Amino acid sequence: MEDQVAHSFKNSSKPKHILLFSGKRKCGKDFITDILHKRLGDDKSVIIKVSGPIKTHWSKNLGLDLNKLLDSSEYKEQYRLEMIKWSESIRKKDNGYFCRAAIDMYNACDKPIWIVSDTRRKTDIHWFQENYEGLCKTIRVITNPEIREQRGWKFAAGIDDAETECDLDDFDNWDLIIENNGNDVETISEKILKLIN
Ligand SMILES: Nc1ncnc2c1ncn2[C@@H]1O[C@H](COP(=O)(O)OP(=O)(O)OP(=O)(O)O)[C@@H](O)[C@H]1O
Repeated sequence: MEDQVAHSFKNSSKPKHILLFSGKRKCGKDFITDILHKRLGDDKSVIIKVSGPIKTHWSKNLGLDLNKLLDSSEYKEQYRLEMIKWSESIRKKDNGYFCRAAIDMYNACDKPIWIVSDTRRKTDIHWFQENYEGLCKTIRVITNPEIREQRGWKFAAGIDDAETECDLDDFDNWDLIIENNGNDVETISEKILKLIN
């Protein structure tokens, strides 16, 4: 897999803009990036999930339902901890591995706007910034814990206190911070679109 990913990545063209989203579990990253994607259209934009290749690996090896791992349902929660552990071991050897694999998996190379919906580490952000200099905007989605709970979040030790959830807590170079506490989604989209217009 590694060789194929490296090969197609090298020959790929660059997008015009890359929007790097991050935020805590159930803050609404998928919700917001789906709306943005619909608004921009399929021909102009693509959603890239860094977790996509990780979930593909798990669905193939354990016979799990890939679509249910990728959507907002409860299903993925049962496997999250194991997936984190496995992906950490790969990242330690190559911190751009899943970023490259995700670009490949979503056939992003022919789309001008990349919406990366789940950056979780400084290394994810740095990898995109280094490989696509000047093209990236970082967006942090912030939601009150009570509202995240209403949306299905329950604190889980080993997940919510792990690097995947906390590494970007002290990142202070966001291009945009948006609150998703039931705020007007139209206004949120407008703010994001201003970053690339
Ligand atoms: N502004 C909003 N208005 C209404 N519902 C919302 C809003 N934002 C998020 N939700 C709902 O909250 C739930 C969690 O949102 P979502 O799956 O987008 O979170 P996430 O940040 O992608 O979570 P995870 O990190 O667990 O993948 C979903 O059911 C989603 O539809």
